[in-house]
Amino acid sequence: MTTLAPKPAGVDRRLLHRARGAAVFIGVCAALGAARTACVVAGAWLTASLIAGAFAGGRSLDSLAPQLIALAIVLALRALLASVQEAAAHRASAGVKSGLRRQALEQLMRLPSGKHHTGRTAALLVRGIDALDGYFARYLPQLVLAVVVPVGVLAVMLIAYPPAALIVLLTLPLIPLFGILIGLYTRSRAERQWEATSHLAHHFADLVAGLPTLKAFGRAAKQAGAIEVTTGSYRRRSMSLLRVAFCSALVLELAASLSVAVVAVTVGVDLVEGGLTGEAGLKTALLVLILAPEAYLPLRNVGAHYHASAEGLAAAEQVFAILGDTPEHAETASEPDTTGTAASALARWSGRGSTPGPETKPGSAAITASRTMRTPLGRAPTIMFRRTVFAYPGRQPLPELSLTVPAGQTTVLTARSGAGKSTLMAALVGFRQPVSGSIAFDDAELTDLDLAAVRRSIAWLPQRPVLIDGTVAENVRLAVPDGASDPAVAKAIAAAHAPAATRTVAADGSGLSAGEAARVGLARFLLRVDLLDPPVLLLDEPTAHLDSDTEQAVLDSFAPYRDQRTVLIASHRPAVRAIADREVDW
Ligand SMILES: Nc1ncnc2c1ncn2[C@@H]1O[C@H](COP(=O)(O)OP(=O)(O)OP(=O)(O)O)[C@@H](O)[C@H]1O
Repeated sequence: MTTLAPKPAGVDRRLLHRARGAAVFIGVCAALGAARTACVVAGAWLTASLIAGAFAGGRSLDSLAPQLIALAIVLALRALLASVQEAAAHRASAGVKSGLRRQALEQLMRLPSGKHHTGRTAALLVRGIDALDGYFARYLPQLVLAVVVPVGVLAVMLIAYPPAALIVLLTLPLIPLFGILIGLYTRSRAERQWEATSHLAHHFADLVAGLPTLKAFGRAAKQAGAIEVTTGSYRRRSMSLLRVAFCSALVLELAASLSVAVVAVTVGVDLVEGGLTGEAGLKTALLVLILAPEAYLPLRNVGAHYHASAEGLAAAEQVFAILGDTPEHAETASEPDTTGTAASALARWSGRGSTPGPETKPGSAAITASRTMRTPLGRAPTIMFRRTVFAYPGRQPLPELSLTVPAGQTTVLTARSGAGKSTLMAALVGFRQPVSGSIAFDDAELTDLDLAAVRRSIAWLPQRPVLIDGTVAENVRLAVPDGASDPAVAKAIAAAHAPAATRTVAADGSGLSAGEAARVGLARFLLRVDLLDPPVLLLDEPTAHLDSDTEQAVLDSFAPYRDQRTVLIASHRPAVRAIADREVDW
């Protein structure tokens, strides 16, 4: 877990840099802040003249009517500006949050699977990024107001009554000073709070995933105790953070109130001693008394909103950690991802078995996306593993392997179970990296290639294709990020002998037999191959759950797709071995 804490105050440049539109938003806040300051001053001046005119000047209500109307307009304008600022803040916040989510998701798609905990990452991208609302919608606008309002108010006070301006000038820094001290104190607490949140999310995700197993072994009820401990720790940390937030508000409130009291005493003494006399004197005294709290208010609010933003900033640090993560040679990417959105990336990789291809096959009208990305792989490249060694944490490394998969041929891997066949395939799409040795497509090392483009050039049918809640057709359609036509989906389903397009499927595979689920994965794979024409096909146990008749039918359907492509299949099945140009064992 990253141990970065949010800064005690200020503008996070990386957030602004990542968030297009945030700079415009700060500009809008500054303009609105200036307008609000003008309203504050005008409101105070009108209120002071109304009261002084009525009490010291003895004016009638009729003669004060224009000022009363002006005050009502100023107050309405002030409320309007506040709501415009609120709306702008929420709009900017929504834009920033969706931008960060998209960038983080796109980055996660590039990283090897399993690098980040699912539960923690889900909490980070949903709840964590949502917490940035406190920063963008509350803290940042207040920060701008905290600069603009005191300057404007002080300038007016300096003209109206310099002694009060001097007192405010001297006491004003106390508020940020206390704020910073409290911020330093809460810094680690905010981080611990976020840690507790993500731990809780991780725990729940783990528990829900393992619930069927726990129930099968009669251990589900025992988990209540563990949940109680985790939620108890979360509750304690939340309460502790809230306590600090309340105490800090109290301290800031106290400092501001004492400062205003000093101003009030000074003005009062001057009124009594005759320094301020008549209607003009009362007006000045009232103006100063009304304005003084306004100078402190935005600074106090900054302190209060800092706590609301701290959790979001702690989460943002972790998002930056993900964005700063170096995916396997992703930094070598030289071309933009033409599929663009995280949604399409998700769709692409949730159907992992079917990596997009480089370009549209001529006549494939079903494809709607523009695929301008050239493939870095030649047509049907030769694949070479050169003295590669793979290792999983806490396990003995797999034996060193040198292997050539000839171009345009079908190679069947028949090595024993656990020898590393699936690992080899995952490595070709960058989900695993060798600890030593190298992988090459023709003359190009995988580490020198644009990984996103490599993935587009490979179609991969994994051993256990990922399913989503929905119909068979929806599951198959995931193969193509921007959608495929109904006839294209129907053709792939028929070729894979998959269940009817309208059958419903659950993400855990329930609703389908293991063989049916495997054929849905195969249909997805074939759709991708059919529409996107990738030169490399990887199939991991494609017929594992099929009876021999269905297996033969599927292999017959697959035969035309093997032509002119480099095909790598992991299987021990005789029918699959029968289609091999070459078998490899180790
Ligand atoms: N995520 C993982 N964490 C730890 N060890 C793993 C992980 N994935 C695979 N392994 C181990 O790596 C070795 C190779 O696994 P892999 O799945 O690549 O073998 P395989 O040849 O495809 O096996 P099978 O034919 O049974 O599918 C095995 O010993 C396996 O237990």
